[in-house]
Amino acid sequence: MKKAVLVTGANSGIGLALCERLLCQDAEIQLCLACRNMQRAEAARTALLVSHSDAHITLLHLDVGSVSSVLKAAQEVKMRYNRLDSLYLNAGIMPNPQVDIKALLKGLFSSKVIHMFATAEGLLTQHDHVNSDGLQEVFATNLFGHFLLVRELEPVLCQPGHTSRLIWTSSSNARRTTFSLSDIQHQKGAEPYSSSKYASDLLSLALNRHYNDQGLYSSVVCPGLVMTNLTYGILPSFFWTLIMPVMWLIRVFTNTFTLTPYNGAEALIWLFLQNPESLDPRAKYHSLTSGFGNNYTQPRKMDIDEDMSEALYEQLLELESKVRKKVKKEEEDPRVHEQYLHQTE
Ligand SMILES: NC(=O)C1=CN([C@@H]2O[C@H](COP(=O)(O)OP(=O)(O)OC[C@H]3O[C@@H](n4cnc5c(N)ncnc54)[C@H](OP(=O)(O)O)[C@@H]3O)[C@@H](O)[C@H]2O)C=CC1
Ligand SMILES: CC(C)=CCC[C@@H](C)[C@H]1CC[C@H]2C3=C(CC[C@]12C)[C@@]1(C)CCC(=O)C[C@@H]1CC3
Repeated sequence: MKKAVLVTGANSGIGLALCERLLCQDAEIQLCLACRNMQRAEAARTALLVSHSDAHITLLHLDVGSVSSVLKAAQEVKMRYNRLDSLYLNAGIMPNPQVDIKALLKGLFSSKVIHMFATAEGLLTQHDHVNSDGLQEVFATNLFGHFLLVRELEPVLCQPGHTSRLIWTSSSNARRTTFSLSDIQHQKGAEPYSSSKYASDLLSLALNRHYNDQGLYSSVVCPGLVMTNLTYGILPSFFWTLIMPVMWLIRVFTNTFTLTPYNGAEALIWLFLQNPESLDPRAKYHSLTSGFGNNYTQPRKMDIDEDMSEALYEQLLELESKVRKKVKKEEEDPRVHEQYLHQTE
């Protein structure tokens, strides 16, 4: 039976490299690229077909930051597939990032320098905003849209007698102190990216608790620091090229500077090859690259607890029920959405 695999954010960076590597691993898979921009999705499909001309690759329009788009895309997936074997929750954003140069210089001369390069702790802030659904954009894209997608795809992910897997692209930047159960969307702070990634770590644990008995298993991955559109949004590409020798040197000490999307996809591919039942729900699987350029995957315990993950899960269910009610009202009377937008302005 051919495996069906769906990847969100598949048109560039780690998502695209993952698709390439999945096809090298199993040329028979039915691969679905779920992207918000169909031109970029088509370009990615064309690029993949150059090296895998017989591959079965379809496109799906999905803006994971929009509730209506997620619901529509999920309907389409349920029409196309009886079963999904793997769902990669990879799409992610880091809008308007700011590097704290002072903290970077100070960190360079401290004993925590390696930790700083591996996690970016204390170095990065972002400016987030409210989207057209009235949700914080980073939360909506990196976490909530994916949660809603999983919930909607339950019938194709939870098939009797089969196991399916969810694989979240999390980050080493995920930090407990940036996340709060009283502000899960991170409306108040300046580190929405870290908060959303920490929330995905918590959510993965909760999903395992609620869905393992239905054959659905969830894991989280950290791809390391990878040169992609996301990192080119932090510093310009010419700067990264300029400091590449320094980064190769840093890689010798941390192994977390995977640097290329191919290397960053290592743990995502490794998980694809494992029996999901054998995986540790409390581990984050890290893509690592040694100083000699060898790739490997290493599980590391996450700083998460059951109570917090359950509390987040309950809040997400509540929010899901609210947005579903709103969508239903809007379907009945489109003016509700306009009124709603005026209220959130
Ligand atoms: N690069 C790094 O160092 C690290 C990255 N990560 C994570 O890896 C994942 C992939 O990012 P990366 O490859 O680096 O960066 P890219 O920007 O190259 O890839 C992000 C992908 O997500 C897509 N995307 C963004 N917003 C949406 C949306 N609303 N709906 C659908 N698709 C969307 C982008 O589409 P589009 O082209 O249309 O923008 C793009 O395909 C992210 O979750 C990121 O947080 C984690 C740790 C480190
Ligand atoms: C000399 C040198 C390498 C300078 C770059 C300093 C910083 C811009 C980087 C140091 C650690 C990096 C990092 C990320 C972004 C760029 C840095 C802050 C991420 C936050 C990118 C997205 C992630 O999910 C995790 C990364 C951790 C490390």
